[in-house]
Amino acid sequence: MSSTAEAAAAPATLSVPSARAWRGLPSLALAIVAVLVASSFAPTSGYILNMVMQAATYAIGVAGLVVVLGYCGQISLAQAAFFGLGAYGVGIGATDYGLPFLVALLIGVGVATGFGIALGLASLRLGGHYLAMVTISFQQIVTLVLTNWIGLTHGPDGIKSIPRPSFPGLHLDRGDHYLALCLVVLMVVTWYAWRLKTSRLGRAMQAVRDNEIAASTCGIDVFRTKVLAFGISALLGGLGGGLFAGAFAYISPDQFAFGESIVLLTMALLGGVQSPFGALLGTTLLVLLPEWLRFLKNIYLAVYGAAVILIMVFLPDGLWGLVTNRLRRATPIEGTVPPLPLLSQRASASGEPALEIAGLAKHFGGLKALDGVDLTVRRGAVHALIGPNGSGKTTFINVATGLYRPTAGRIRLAGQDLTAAAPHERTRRGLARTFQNIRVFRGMTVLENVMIGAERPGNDIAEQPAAVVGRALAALDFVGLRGDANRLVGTLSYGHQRYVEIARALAGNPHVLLLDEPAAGLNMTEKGELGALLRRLKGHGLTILIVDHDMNLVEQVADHITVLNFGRRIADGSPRDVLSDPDVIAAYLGEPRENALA
Ligand SMILES: Nc1ncnc2c1ncn2[C@@H]1O[C@H](COP(=O)(O)OP(=O)(O)OP(=O)(O)O)[C@@H](O)[C@H]1O
Repeated sequence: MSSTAEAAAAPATLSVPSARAWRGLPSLALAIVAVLVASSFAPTSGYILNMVMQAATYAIGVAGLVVVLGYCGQISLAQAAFFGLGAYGVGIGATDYGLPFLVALLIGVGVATGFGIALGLASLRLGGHYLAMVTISFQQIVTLVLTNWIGLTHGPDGIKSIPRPSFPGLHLDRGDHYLALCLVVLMVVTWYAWRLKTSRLGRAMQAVRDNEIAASTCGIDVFRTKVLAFGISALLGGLGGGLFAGAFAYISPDQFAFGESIVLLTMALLGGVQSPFGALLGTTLLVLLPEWLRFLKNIYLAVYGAAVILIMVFLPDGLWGLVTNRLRRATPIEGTVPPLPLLSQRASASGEPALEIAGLAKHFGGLKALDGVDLTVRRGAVHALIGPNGSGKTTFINVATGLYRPTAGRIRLAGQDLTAAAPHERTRRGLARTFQNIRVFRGMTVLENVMIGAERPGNDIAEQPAAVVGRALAALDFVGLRGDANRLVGTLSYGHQRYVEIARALAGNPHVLLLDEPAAGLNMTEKGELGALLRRLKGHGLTILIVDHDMNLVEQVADHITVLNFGRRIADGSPRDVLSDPDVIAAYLGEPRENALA
């Protein structure tokens, strides 16, 4: 493992997520010019034009699914409803009320976004299949309203003669010009969704998708992130639907029914729901495939269905995933980012209280997992919390970090009362943790995992994208994993995934670091390396509370030890005093520790 000083000296040479806001803009501009030129050759009306127009508008809606499902992991079976809300916004606004197309589009998109945010709010209490049920219900309600509120929506007859926008100098009433508009919007949306993935918000979404609990303890407001994902997804759905209404001049409720939501979802999954390019590919294929297969006459639908099923079964990342997984291995390492020094706010071992816990209790029904525990971690100290299995150590960390609500007691960090604070708020104030059972973000690279730690709200560099990369690299360097920065974290060994968790916590420059059984599951060599790592951390003056059963490790690093038994504190003091305490020997050690008595 290399030192922090080395990290600062040697620039990293890695393929890193770029922080530049304008990244990809030149390519976007070129693509827009190419599309404008190509669309001048497109037919002004007819079957082919309609098909391309359908693919373009659908793909905008499918990009929304990439955000909510691909990035944030929230199932939505109501994308056609948002698409319909956008379409009816344009249809009703521009036809019945004579509003300019753009105003009607804004209203449709606004209504769709509003309902998307409302659905996101439902995700506060619901997840998994319950959330899926809510989205299906919403979809059915929208279909019912579109069909039965005849006074507003024209009912099953639908809305006819929807005008297209008119701008001076542009003939958007012509099919080829309107197609160019749709394609330009599609490209901007695709670029946005692609950039979103490597932005701070996009990383937060992916962290929520991969592990909500770990995300919250990295300072991510999980609920807000989900609501944003639903809002963005609905916005894109509404935008696609609004342009669809202008494209075909006629809309009816059956075009936005539940079956269409399944079609949109299939498009996203088939192409690759984790990439807007995949969504584009999937949409294009599913619009074109039925046409290509028409020569099969009666059996074409069966062949189409079988093709979709086969692709989904054998390519879980979709067609785009197949391409990018190959590219990931082939991409040469590029880009240079100077790593930042780690732990910029070196703690002085001043001994003042950093984390103060008073009278902490946690009861699970009749079980008192914690029963009035007092514990003070002092600044700059390594404090060990030990005790037999089931004595309440992990519960203590879960209550301290906000994952469990305490039954009684108070928690203060650097003098501030955090007893009622949410987990992400505690992280914001500088409390970091690792988990007994590793919780890394499996869909992301090692570097991205650690960047999420560096982006902890409240961290000094959280708002500076380049510095976030630098800090993450420094943290990886500290744990000896910089060379693995671009690997998917799930491909690392168990021990190295633990180091990624530690690096993620370190990158946030925490005031207090809670380590829950960091040696669990490590082999002897890895335990030796962990001991060296903890000693180096101690050398930096970082304030640490460590829970572990490995007494050799504890003795190497602890300045102070607290012992729990049946949820109660039975000893607290210097290692020498605690490890020779008869109660501790009886309850936990079994025999006196030689080193402690030496
Ligand atoms: N969510 C929960 N619901 C009910 N009981 C729980 C819950 N979490 C922990 N417990 C119980 O609380 C007690 C303390 O568990 P805890 O995991 O905190 O112990 P521990 O000291 O960390 O044990 P170990 O060293 O084995 O990890 C145990 O009896 C456990 O079964």
